Amino acid sequence: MSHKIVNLRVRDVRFPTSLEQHGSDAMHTDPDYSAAYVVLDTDSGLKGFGLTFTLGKGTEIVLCAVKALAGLVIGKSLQEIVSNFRGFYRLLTSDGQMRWLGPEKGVIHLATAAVLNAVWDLWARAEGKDPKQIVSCIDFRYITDVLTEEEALDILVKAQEGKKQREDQMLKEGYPAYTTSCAWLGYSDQQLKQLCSDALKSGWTRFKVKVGADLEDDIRRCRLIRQMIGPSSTLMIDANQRWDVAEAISWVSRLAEVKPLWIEEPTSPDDILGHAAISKALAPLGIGVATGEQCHNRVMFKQFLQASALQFVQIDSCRLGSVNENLAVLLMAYKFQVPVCPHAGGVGLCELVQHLILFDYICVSADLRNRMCEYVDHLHEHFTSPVVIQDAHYMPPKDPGYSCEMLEESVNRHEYPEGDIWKQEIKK
Ligand SMILES: C[C@H](O)[C@@H](O)[C@@H](O)[C@H](O)C(=O)O
Ligand SMILES: [Mg+2]
Repeated sequence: MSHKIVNLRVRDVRFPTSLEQHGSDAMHTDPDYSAAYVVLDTDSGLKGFGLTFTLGKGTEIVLCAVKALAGLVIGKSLQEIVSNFRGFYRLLTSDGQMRWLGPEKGVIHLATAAVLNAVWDLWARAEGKDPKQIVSCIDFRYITDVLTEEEALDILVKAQEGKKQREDQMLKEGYPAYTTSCAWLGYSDQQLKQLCSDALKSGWTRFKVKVGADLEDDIRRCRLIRQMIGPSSTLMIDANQRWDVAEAISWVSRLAEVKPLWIEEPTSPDDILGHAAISKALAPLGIGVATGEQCHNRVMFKQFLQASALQFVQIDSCRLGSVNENLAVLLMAYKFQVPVCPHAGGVGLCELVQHLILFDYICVSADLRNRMCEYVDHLHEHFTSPVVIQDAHYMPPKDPGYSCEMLEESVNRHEYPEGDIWKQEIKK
């Protein structure tokens, strides 16, 4: 069956998470976790669901960008798309006029992610894939100096060995996760302690703390958490781009006593050489640099890897151009032997990225050392196939698709501005 795409709908769905400071960090003090939510209708009745993540205001701009791309999608059949997925990716990212809006970055790339996530969802519901098909989805333009199509295929073919055992292992044990839910910047010490003790009881051993607004506060909060989780648990810190390069080095050096595994987004996400300098300065303290949630495309990741500017690759399911571009980054990270620890949380990011990290383990890296996937405990109840966490591990999703579908009732209630939730908020 060809599954011709006959319609594309996009909706502005926002959750008022800022009311309780969920998701707050040193730069984004009042996020309302939101999504530009895409539904593809086909003539066979099969639907594809996709999204990209935003923080509230401006989601309407992403909607406009999705609508601008819609003409390139409507009328195509799924078969036509996946038989030349690389070509289709390029059609979306390299339109002779719209390319000017990026290229492959910013709002237009978020829109590309939302649309392509929906296409992958549709494809995943329809059938399985082999290494050749996987490679044929990747646009190697701009990265052949570090990874060619032949090398990529070679990596995937080699990783076929042991694939079945790894699949069984994942079905049994799940993929290791860490939690960011305990220590958003806007939470009080009291709340932080309570959440941390609850998390320990549920089996969490890896924790991320927001830092970067006030050094003395950071020292106090990080000591508090380290004391609660003990010396053998893992602690990560995240500054969300707050510092200049020298400031990052001195600030993080002051936090070295709590033994963080990584400092995440210490400075501007575009400053590759700055990250390299920070990596070099912090290496003797045993602290790595992690970044990626705002790394806008494969070209940036390539340079971060070439410059040894990061020690943990944080892919993002909605920032890069969907699975297509994430595959390129997973394979480059493998080539440079840098572990991938995806960014998740937001709304729907855990649902999506679990597929990518399971693919990384089963089909690419075959390695769990220094690897874990972020988890945040919000908004899963709005999805038709929410993530399943057991003993601090992601259990592999069993329903077909890319797990992007939201409950119709949730979308209706949270659609901005006419959903019930926002009508009430606006009246206040
Ligand atoms: C605004 C958001 O909640 C961010 O703070 C969040 O994505 C964060 O950087 C993370 O790593 O989870
Ligand atoms: Mg972060």
